[in-house]
Amino acid sequence: MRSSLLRSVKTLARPTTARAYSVDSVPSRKVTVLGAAGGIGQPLSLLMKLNPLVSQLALYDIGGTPGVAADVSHINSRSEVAGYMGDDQLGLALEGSDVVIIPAGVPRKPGMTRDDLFNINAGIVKSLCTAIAKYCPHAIVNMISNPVNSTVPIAAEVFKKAGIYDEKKLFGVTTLDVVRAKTFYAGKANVNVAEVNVPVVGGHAGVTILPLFSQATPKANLSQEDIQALTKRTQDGGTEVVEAKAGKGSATLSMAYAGAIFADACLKGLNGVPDVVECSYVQSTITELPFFASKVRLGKNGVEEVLGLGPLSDYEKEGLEKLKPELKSSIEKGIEFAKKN
Ligand SMILES: NC(=O)c1ccc[n+]([C@@H]2O[C@H](COP(=O)([O-])OP(=O)(O)OC[C@H]3O[C@@H](n4cnc5c(N)ncnc54)[C@H](O)[C@@H]3O)[C@@H](O)[C@H]2O)c1
Ligand SMILES: O=C(O)C[C@H](O)C(=O)O
Repeated sequence: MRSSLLRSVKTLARPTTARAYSVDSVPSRKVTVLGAAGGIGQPLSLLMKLNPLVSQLALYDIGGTPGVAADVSHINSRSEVAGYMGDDQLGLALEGSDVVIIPAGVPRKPGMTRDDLFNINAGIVKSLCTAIAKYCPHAIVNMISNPVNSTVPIAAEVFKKAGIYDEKKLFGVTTLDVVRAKTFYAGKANVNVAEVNVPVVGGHAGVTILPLFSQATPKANLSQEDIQALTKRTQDGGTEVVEAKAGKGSATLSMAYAGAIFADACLKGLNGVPDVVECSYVQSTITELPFFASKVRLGKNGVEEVLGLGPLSDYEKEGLEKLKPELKSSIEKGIEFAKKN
């Protein structure tokens, strides 16, 4: 899937006309990015403009989108781009959308947890999801805004209240955890990173991020010490970037890459491509928690199948039990917020 995105990028990077591929065989798909002028939003908008599965790209933010849209629109790829700014244009940005990607909200600064963003981002996510329920109730939603462990349950509650909740269409984007786990594993195991697969389950914050290195391929004989160090680095990947950026935000470029991969997988699923599997934080029954990240098969209606955890090592079983209380309380916090507000 990553290689197909890279293939798409390479194809579109050639100085060709927009007719270099057959648009007739690819369905029309509208993608909306909410928070498109931000640190993630801008590179993500660029990557979605390069995706030949997109026919209409709507870029929405509270400010700055006319410039981003004008800039991105000059790229000679398939989609038509439009910028929308401010509350009164949100409906237009969303109408007819097949996939809505939400990287809107504030990022962390050093010393903060993702949960410290709750007070500001919960309200932003709630109001954007209220608009989604009104203007594109059947769209697939890719939630990037943190804390994902709580913002996805908030979105679910907003959609329930509006009477349009479809658990198959709501996704917390945890692809960056998978991207990191693959990179770190390849480095340690000295294998070709392009061939690496590592499922990451649980949630998207600290210990709730549980990479399953026992299932990583290609297999490598790593020591338990190496596995523990890789697990910790994956769990702390976001903090590593926050500290390196020293007050200037969190991961934006790697997140845009990860967000583009996940949106591409959703579009492929919608278009009927078989066997599209990605890890994502979704409504789930594979543990006792109502939301959980695991491998998910994507299809024409969004989630086609939530896949199980597979065999876990003792270390992973321990990690799974450890993450449950924190994930449970983040889910409850989100649900409570949405019910009260
Ligand atoms: N899921 C993940 O793996 C992951 C990874 C990285 C960052 N994030 C999260 O993504 C979010 C965005 O990060 P960023 O670095 O792009 O931040 P940023 O501050 O650079 O950009 C956020 C954008 O959201 C916009 N915005 C604010 N309120 C809005 C509203 N009501 N409607 C539309 N747009 C609105 C802002 O104007 C800004 O352009 C943060 O919450 C961050 O923690 C998640
Ligand atoms: O770490 C953050 O705050 C941003 C994001 O969740 C990440 O994993 O990079």
